Order: sequence, then structure tokens, then C-alpha cells
Amino acid sequence: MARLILGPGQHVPEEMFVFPKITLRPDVHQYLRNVFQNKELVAAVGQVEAERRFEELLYRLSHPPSFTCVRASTHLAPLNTIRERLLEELREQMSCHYPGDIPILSHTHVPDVLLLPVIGPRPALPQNPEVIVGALCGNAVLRGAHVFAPGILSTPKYMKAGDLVSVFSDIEGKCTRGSKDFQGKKVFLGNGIAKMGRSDIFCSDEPVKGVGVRMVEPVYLSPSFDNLLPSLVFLQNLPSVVVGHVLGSQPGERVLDMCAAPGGKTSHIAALMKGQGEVIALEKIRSKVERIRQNAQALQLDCIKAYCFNSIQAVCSDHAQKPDEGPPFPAESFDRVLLDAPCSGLGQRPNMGCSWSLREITSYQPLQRKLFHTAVQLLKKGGVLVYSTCTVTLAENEEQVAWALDTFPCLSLQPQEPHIGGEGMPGAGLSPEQLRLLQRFSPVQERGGATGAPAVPLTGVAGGDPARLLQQANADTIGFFIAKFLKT
Ligand SMILES: C[S@@+](CC[C@H](N)C(=O)[O-])C[C@H]1O[C@@H](n2cnc3c(N)ncnc32)[C@H](O)[C@@H]1O
Repeated sequence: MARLILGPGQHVPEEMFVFPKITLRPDVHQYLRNVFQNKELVAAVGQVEAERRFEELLYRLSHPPSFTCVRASTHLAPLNTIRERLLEELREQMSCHYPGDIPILSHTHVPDVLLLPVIGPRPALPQNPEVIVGALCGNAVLRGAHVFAPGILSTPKYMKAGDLVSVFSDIEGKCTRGSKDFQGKKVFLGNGIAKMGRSDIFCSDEPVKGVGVRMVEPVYLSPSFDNLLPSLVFLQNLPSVVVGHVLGSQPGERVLDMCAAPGGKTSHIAALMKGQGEVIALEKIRSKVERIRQNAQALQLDCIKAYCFNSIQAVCSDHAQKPDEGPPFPAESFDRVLLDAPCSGLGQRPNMGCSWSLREITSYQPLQRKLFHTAVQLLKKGGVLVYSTCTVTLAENEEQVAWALDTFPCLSLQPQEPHIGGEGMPGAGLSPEQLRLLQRFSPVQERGGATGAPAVPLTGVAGGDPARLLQQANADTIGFFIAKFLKT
């Protein structure tokens, strides 16, 4: 396990990481580099440190966060009861992989979160015939999933159920489905046992379903949460759980979640409201709306109403329309609005390769602004608006905040509770006070900071001290951004 800590200004040595850094198109790479080399940031931290942070970001993105985070349904049972139930389930599941119990930490600042360290990188070796999976499937394997058959691209010619195989991710999307041998760029994810033969995967008349390879020796070991205590725990990244708390909804309120599927944040908001009041969930893609309803049902939250609707058009001019009739709604219908915006997703981890064009990456800013206009209109005076994304660009984060403060004089930035991430990144002309009100989760460790706190390890989980573990869990998350506004 690599535990080396870099000094200020030092570059990130490649051998410290298990996987190569994320592959981006050259123009996207340059765009992102410019974001992290912007004049304001360079003036604040210096050229060398800015460059080091960018390099480290590229490596961090290809590796999984060092903790798996689950949200506990504390509206249904006390946290400790849920923790005990989880421990029992994991004891059974993990007994063949891990001696003793996997530690489950609670979080001192986020009361409904449980954190499980990801064990790895482990010294597994690729000694078996190769199975190649697509990058998305590979990312899921690194977060604890088995290999589901639709994600398999290539298997050995005579693979049958029961064979030992070594699983690799096709990080550049070059492997053709059904091939028997692949020489392109791939990374090793661990060893497993085939649950199906090659012909079951590629020659079936029906679309193939179910587990294709059961992972027995993954490079990064995390529990599988597939159907594990479905009403009591919900797999959700730590910054996403923070969003629900920052919104601060109270029982009896009327809350709008404008971009809601699959309903992770919707269901959290409803749980924090103890099921009292109304949470309206809008989602543009019809097939995803059912997922919101299923999650609401599994978590026993019946104050959620989900609609398939384009949120850009969610304000109606007809003031006679009753707000409880479903979208569109009259202006000033909601006590709180969450805009968890569609975004370029460049903070998601692990992500070994992104094939998106620069045009795609930069297409989100105008869309987010349209949604923002609706959000402000639908919010009551005195109401709270939270804007969040899971990306690391300035254009979709701090620049949006600067634009919103300019465009809507009725909005002011508010402090966030809890505030466990870093502050906003310089580069969009916001003042230091404004940046302090923003919450940016950056997987990059800042060196030479005012606190002088030791940096957390680049891979693997730090030693047993709970305060240090929490520091690592807060710092080594997906990339994420949260801004909270009050409308007056
Ligand atoms: C970042 S995801 C939301 C994740 C969700 N808030 C959660 O926590 O589970 C953004 C969602 O917005 C949806 N979306 C995109 N444009 C939309 C629009 N104009 N109106 C409503 N939903 C939209 C996307 O289909 C996607 O499901």
C-alpha cells in the first residue's frame, strides 16, 4: 500500500498509483489544465502548486475514493441499530475476503452517514485468461460490484461457468463486443470466477442479464450493496448526503427537486422532513422517473411526488393554477428548491477515461443557467435555493455563482451546515468571503495550507485514528460543488 506523502511543489510520481491517470481528449485536457492554472489560483498558491494539484487530480480521478459511504434511513431506525444490522450482513458477505469485521465509522458532522474503508490496493496478480469489461462496468467493479454480464466485451474463446478469470477494464473504449483477444489499453481490476460461459454472454437470443463474473480477488475491495438492507441503507457519495443537510428542509414544507432521478437527494430530503410535507421531484427522462418512485417506496417515503417534466418549463403564467396540481407551477410555490444540475460529471470517481468532446463538456453552462432562472422564479421570498454539481470545472461551479449573484439581486450566498469540504476555487472573480461560503469537494490534497495539517495518503486508508480517518473520508471524495442562496 503506497503511503508516501509529497512535499509542497513536488510532482506526483506515477509509481505511487495503481492505475494510470484519467485519459481525456487533448483539448479537454488542455481546457481542464487552464482551469487549474487560472491567474487567480496561480496568484494564490503559486504556479508549481497549481500544476501539482492538476496532476494529482488526474490520478485521483482514475482511482476510487478511499471510503464507501452509505446513508442510513434514520427516519426508520436509530443509526446504531442500522450499523449493527449492516455489520451482521457484511460479516457474512466479507468473511472470505477479510479477517474480522470491516470497520464502520459514523461521521461526527453528518448524522446519518456510515463510512466503510475501501481495502486496497491489494496485491492481486493477473494470472488467468482475460475477461475485458467496458469502462463503466469497470468503475462499478472498483466500487464493490461484481461483473454484470451486459458489461462484458471480451472473453477467452472457450470460457465456461466456473473458470477462473482475470478482469480488465477497456479504458479507451476500443474493445469490440464479442472479441476473443484484446491488445488495447486496459487495466487490471482483479480475479474472479465466471458464472456464465462465453456463448451465454454473446450468443443468447434474449438480452443477457445477471452476474457474469463473481469477483473473488478485487484490487480494491468494497462490499457489494446490491439488494443489501434496501430500506435501511442507501449507497450515496458523502458530498451528496451533505447537500440534503445544507438544503435544511423542515417537516411540513413544500420542496422542489428539479433534476431528481434516481432520487438519492429527493429521498434524503423527504427523510429529513420525517415524511411530513411535500417533496416534488421533476425528471426529464421518463424511464428514470420510475426509479425515483421505486426508491421512495423502498425507503417508505410517501410524501414524494415524482413527475416526468422538463424543469426549464416548470413555471406557469396562470396564477389560477393550484400549486398542488403538478407541474408547471405558479411562481413562488416552494419553500426550498434543489437544483442538482445536469453537469459534465468530471468529479465522478473512479473514471479512467472520458471520451467526451470539449463541446460536450462546455455545453452545460447555458443549460444550468436556464434551470437556474426557473429555480429562482419558483422559490418563495425567504426561501432557500441549493445549487450543486459533481464536476470540477469553474464554468459550472464558481462562474455560475458569480453569474447568479449578478443576475438575481434577490439572491445572497449563505453559510452551509455542515461544511466539511474545502472552499470555492479562485478564478471566477468571487471575493475571499464569497469563496468561503462555497463548498468544493476536491479529491486533491492542498499542500502548504494555513492549517499545516498532514496530507492524507494518496492511496490506501490511513491508520486507525478515527479523527484521521474522518479527515481522509472528507478529503478523498468524488469532486463536488455546493452553493446555498437565500431569496429576499
Ligand atoms: C445530476 S443528475 C441528478 C441526481 C439526483 N439529484 C440524485 O441525487 O439522485 C441530473 C438529472 O437531471 C435530469 N435532467 C436533465 N435536464 C433536465 C431538465 N431540463 N428537467 C428535468 N430533469 C433534467 C437528468 O436526466 C438527470 O437524471
